[in-house]
Amino acid sequence: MALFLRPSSTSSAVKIVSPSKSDDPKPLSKQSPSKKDQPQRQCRNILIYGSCKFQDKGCIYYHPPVRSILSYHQVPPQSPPITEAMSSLPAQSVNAPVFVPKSSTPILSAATPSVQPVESPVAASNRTSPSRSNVYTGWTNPAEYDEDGYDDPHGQHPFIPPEYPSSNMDYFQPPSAFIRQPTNYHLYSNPIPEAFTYNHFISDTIREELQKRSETIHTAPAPGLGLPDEVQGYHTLVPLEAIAGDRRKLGNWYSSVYRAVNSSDGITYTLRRVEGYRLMNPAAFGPVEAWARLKHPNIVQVREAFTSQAFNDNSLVVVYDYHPNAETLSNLHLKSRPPTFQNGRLQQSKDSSLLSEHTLWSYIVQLASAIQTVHDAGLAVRVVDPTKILVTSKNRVRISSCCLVDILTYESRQSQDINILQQEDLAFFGKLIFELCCGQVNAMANLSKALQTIDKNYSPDVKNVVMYLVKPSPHKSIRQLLDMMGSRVLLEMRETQNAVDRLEAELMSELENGRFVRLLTKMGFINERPEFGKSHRWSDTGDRYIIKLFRDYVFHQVDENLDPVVNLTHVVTCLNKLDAGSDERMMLMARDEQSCLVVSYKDVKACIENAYR
Ligand SMILES: Nc1ncnc2c1ncn2[C@@H]1O[C@H](COP(=O)(O)OP(=O)(O)OP(=O)(O)O)[C@@H](O)[C@H]1O
Repeated sequence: MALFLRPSSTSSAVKIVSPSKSDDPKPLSKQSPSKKDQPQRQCRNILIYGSCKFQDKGCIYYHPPVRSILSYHQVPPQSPPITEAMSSLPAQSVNAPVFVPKSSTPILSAATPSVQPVESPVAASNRTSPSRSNVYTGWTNPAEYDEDGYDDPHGQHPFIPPEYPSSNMDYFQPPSAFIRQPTNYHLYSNPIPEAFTYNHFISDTIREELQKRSETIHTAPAPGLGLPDEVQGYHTLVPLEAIAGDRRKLGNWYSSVYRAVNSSDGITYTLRRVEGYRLMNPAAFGPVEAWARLKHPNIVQVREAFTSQAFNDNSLVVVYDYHPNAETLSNLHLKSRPPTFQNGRLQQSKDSSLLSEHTLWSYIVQLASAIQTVHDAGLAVRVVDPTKILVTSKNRVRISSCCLVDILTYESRQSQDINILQQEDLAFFGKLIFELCCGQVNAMANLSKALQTIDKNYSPDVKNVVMYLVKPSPHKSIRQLLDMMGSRVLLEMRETQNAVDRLEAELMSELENGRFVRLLTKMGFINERPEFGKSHRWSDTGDRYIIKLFRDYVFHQVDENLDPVVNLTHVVTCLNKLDAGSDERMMLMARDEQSCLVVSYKDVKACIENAYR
């Protein structure tokens, strides 16, 4: 084994070497001291820990002067190669098993050192090909490796493409243009290794959902849309709805929705533009401030509003928070679905597509809570409409487009009583619940049929709520409604808290991953640095050598058939112990199997910290 110098840490690693002939201990009967000699026998604590706590407290064994203690951490930096120094250390004196290579075939498994390798057909076939055989069967033949320690038959770094001659460059320079690749959501979860449980990583569904949102934020705008490059500090405009085709009007105006990035904070927002709007009175922007102050988890946050001629017309633009992949309630629940085959006949799907009562109550409670906050602030929502309510994640609804109608109807609003507008909100809320229960727009056009559907599919509580909302009465209030459905509110609260718990648990598992990535990053920075490739002193000495062997112990073990051990639990356990700096010891084996080191995770942690610094 190549030399290594001591790491500067105060490690308690013990090196165990393969006994050579000259090291062969004399028969115990001759060598073991007689009882009267026992005080001269070297203290094991010195050999294992480098010191003995009981040295001055009556320990009967011999304690050599500090400098002469043979332990790798106490060899001075310029000492001769440790292999020679350690070869004089009798293995039984440290109470550790002598390592004797069991076969001429090298095995990298430190976990199963005593198992005689059984050759698998795969391994046998691998062995016939010299270029394959050295992949997992050890690193005993230096001739098979280049000076950098890489298995590279072409004499190049494995990550340097053939067109880059290795002689011309020290590192591989990545191409300057970065191409964004679509994410494979199941890249590291499918197939799941047997011993691997979900709780090591964030759940697939949440990860996929979040990845999709992130992808959506980064999608580039299609070219040739004729959109302005910049609108009042917002750039990279992307339309959120089809530009061509049928367009519905918002009152007297056409509106369009864009996603855009704010130049000052780099965050993506939603711009709702009302085309052909001429601002007659700047006071029309009065409600913007009140709406921007109002914060509620079920309302899409209003940020600001301005007029702009960037679209080559007079446009009103209101800026909202952006919720990637949001869908409107209308799209999700009220869009007519194509007929499907049922009992051999093409039929319009009906009850199966009805909203479940559980989800319906969740929507009702969330929207009621939002409306209450708006009414308490002395405002009216004015857009309680399925095309303006977004579903931003599972069962999570938010009212969008708030404030817009207030600006557009500024002139007429001056003469309107806010109570009347709030009563209108409640009536529209009732209409929305009717539509959601029946799964169709304008369900109230046929009231008796709509009530029949509710009677048939939902509990009487739903009917009570919906009738309260649609019956004209000047004394209705959202507070009364919330009182009516108190138990449903409590249920929703329970569900919300459960969801928070679930997300916290997911966050915890990601927290673990963050620690692992930090550890692995440090090890990646240290192990096999190309600039030190020609110097064996880098990775074959001191701290770095232990880190290299630890890396093999964690990742490169092979089983008795010489197949790689791909056990994520082993990796996670080792990394956890490493991060915690556990005192537990493990046996690290040199790649040539001629020597082993017994070190604790604490030692390896110190080595990593030292080498990283
Ligand atoms: N704040 C937002 N965050 C993310 N997406 C949004 C936001 N506001 C609107 N959208 C998306 O923009 C699209 C268009 O919104 P819009 O309000 O125009 O809905 P619509 O169903 O097309 O209604 P209308 O027919 O009245 O225009 C919707 O699909 C919605 O998902």
